[in-house]
Amino acid sequence: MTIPPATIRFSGVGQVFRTRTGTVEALRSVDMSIDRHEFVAVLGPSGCGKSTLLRLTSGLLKPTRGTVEVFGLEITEPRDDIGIVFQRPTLLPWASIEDNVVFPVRHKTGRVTTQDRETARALLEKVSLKGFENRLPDELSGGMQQRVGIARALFMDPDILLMDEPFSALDALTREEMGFELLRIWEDRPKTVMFITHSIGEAVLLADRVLVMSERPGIVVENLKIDLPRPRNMETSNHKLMHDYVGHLRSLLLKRAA
Ligand SMILES: Nc1ncnc2c1ncn2[C@@H]1O[C@H](COP(=O)(O)OP(=O)(O)OP(=O)(O)O)[C@@H](O)[C@H]1O
Repeated sequence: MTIPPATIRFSGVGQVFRTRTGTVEALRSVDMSIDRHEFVAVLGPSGCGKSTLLRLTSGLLKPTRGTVEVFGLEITEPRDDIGIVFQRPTLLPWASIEDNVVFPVRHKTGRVTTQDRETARALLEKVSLKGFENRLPDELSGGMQQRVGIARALFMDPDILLMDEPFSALDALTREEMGFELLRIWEDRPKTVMFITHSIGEAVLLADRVLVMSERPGIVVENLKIDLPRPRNMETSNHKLMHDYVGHLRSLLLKRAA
């Protein structure tokens, strides 16, 4: 039996940024892989290189050292089959919410079909924005705009979904609901997910595996498989293992911060 290649693979990846005053070593030597359709959450202190990890995977950034492979090929430029949700949604301010969601297809093919518009409306409904299709981004709250960004990232039904603290602008309840909605979408249309978060509970609740990064320069210091049953829901928060995982990760992060 041949083993299928990992969807995402980092081998000895280092990233050094040049700044006006010198250099910043964001990542030291990252070795990690994410399997096809696996949901991996990444935790780590602020500034440890989590967003850098995501930008390297997206092909928006080239590593200073080592290689980043996607589907077995070194990534050198952005790909259509990767959807990205950034910390801030960066919507087109003059375009309606629906036009923002269909933007990827307009950008790619220059035209938008009736089917595309239906897909966009269904996605907007999934992220609880039904009725806001014709509004402008400025008319929506920050959290609502972030949900538009999520719908836009899902629009092309990408194989890989990269999410950089996608729910940080949402209130606690919406955040939890969006997490479960994301899991439903992921279970319905499986995808390989790299999910960056500062919330230990969110990482454990959503992911198959949690990677913990050290303080800068970042390396992976923990690789924790989460054996909570799926589908996950509100009940999962009360699962005994949930407390064990959260406790373990919390003490790891606290110990490293001390
Ligand atoms: N383009 C850049 N030029 C210079 N330095 C950069 C650049 N991008 C990131 N850095 C630096 O690299 C380090 C890692 O940044 P990164 O955004 O990856 O961290 P992070 O873990 O995502 O942080 P946070 O959790 O606060 O969002 C930081 O010190 C940051 O200042």
